[in-house]
Amino acid sequence: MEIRKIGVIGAGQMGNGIAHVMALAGYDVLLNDINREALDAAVALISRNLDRQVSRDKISQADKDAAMARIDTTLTLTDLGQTDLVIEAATERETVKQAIFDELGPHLQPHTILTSNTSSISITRLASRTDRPERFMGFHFMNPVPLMQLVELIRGIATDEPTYKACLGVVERLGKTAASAEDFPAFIVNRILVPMINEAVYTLYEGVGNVKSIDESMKLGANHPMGPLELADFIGLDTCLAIMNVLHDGLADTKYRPCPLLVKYVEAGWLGRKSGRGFYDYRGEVPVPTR
Ligand SMILES: CC(=O)CC(=O)SCCNC(=O)CCNC(=O)[C@H](O)C(C)(C)COP(=O)(O)OP(=O)(O)OC[C@H]1O[C@@H](n2cnc3c(N)ncnc32)[C@H](O)[C@@H]1OP(=O)(O)O
Ligand SMILES: NC(=O)C1=CN([C@@H]2O[C@H](COP(=O)(O)OP(=O)(O)OC[C@H]3O[C@@H](n4cnc5c(N)ncnc54)[C@H](OP(=O)(O)O)[C@@H]3O)[C@@H](O)[C@H]2O)C=CC1
Repeated sequence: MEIRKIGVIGAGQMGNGIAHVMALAGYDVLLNDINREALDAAVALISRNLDRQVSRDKISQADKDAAMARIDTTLTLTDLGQTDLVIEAATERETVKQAIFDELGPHLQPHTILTSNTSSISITRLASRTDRPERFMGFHFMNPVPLMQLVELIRGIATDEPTYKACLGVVERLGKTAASAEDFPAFIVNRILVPMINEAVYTLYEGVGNVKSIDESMKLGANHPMGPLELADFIGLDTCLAIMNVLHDGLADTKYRPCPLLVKYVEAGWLGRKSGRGFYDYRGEVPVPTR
C-alpha cells in the first residue's frame, strides 16, 4: 500500500514540524486542530521556516511553493478518515488522545495506519482501544522536527510487520534515521533525556545552582547544544511533567518522581517558550532567567 496522504492531528510545535517535513518530502498533508488560530499560526510558521531553508539554499523557492501547496487544514477531525497514514500529535494527555482515536476510528479507511507522536504513553494501551492494533504504532519525532535527524518507531505488542515497514519507508523518504524502540514508558530518548531535565530542576530547587549557572554548566561542561532548563522550556514544561508522570506511574520507581518545582511552574501556566514564560521569561527582547 503506497502512502500518499498523511493526516496530522494537533497543530502545535510538533504538528507544524511534522506537516512541514512531510509536505517537503512530497506527501499531501491534512492538518487538524481544535482551533482555527492554531491552524493559521502553524501554516504561517511553516512558511517562515521554509523561507529560512530557502534563504540558506537548503531548498529552492519552487520546493517551498510545492510544499505549501500540499498542505491543507481542517477543523473536522473525521476528514482525516480519507488519509493513508495518521500521525496524532495533540497534547500529551492520554484522555485527549483516546477521545481523538474514538472519534476518528469509525471514519478510517480499512488500510489506514494510525500512529501517535506521543513522548511517553503506552502504544500497546492506545492501540488496544482502537479497531486496528495491528496497524497502530508510535511515530516519535524529535523537536525541532525539520532539524532533528532521529525518529523513534515504537511497535505495540500487536503491531504487524507491514505497518512497521510502511512507517520505516516514510522515515527513509524524509531522509531521517529511524531507531526502533520497545514499548516501555517514554521509550529510549525520553527515558534518558527527561529524567536528566528533571534532575536539573531538582538542582535548581535545592539551590545548587541558578538557571543561568545550570544551563551554562551543561552547555560548556558537557557540550550540550542547549542547557537542560532552556531545553525544558523548548519542549514545554507541561510535556516534561507529563513524561515524568508516565515514567513514575509506569515504572513505579521513586527515582522518577517529578520535581515539585516543575509541578509548580506547570500549575502557574509557565509552560516555557510556548506560553511566554518558563525557566526563562521570553516576553522581552532577550530571555531572562526567572530564578
Ligand atoms: C520531548 C520529546 O518527546 C523528544 C524531543 O524532541 S527531546 C528534544 C530534542 N531536541 C533537542 O535536544 C534540541 C537541542 N538543541 C539543538 O540541537 C540546537 O539548539 C538546535 C538544533 C535546536 C538549534 O541549533 P542552533 O545552531 O542554535 O540553531 P540555529 O542557528 O537557530 O539554526 C540552525 C539551522 O537550522 C535552521 N532552522 C532552525 N529552526 C528551524 C526550523 N524550525 N525549520 C527549519 N530550519 C530551521 C536555521 O535556519 C539554521 O540554518 P543554517 O544552519 O543553514 O544557518
Ligand atoms: N514538545 C516536544 O518537544 C515534543 C513533543 N512530542 C509529543 O507531541 C505531542 C504534541 O506536543 P507539542 O506539539 O509539543 O504540544 P503543543 O501544546 O505545542 O500542541 C498540541 C496541539 O494539539 C492541540 N490539541 C489539543 N487537543 C486536541 C484535539 N482533541 N484535537 C486536535 N488538536 C488538539 C492543541 O490545541 P490547544 O492549544 O488549543 O489545546 C495544540 O495546538 C505530544 O504528545 C508530545 O508529547 C513529541 C516529541 C517532542
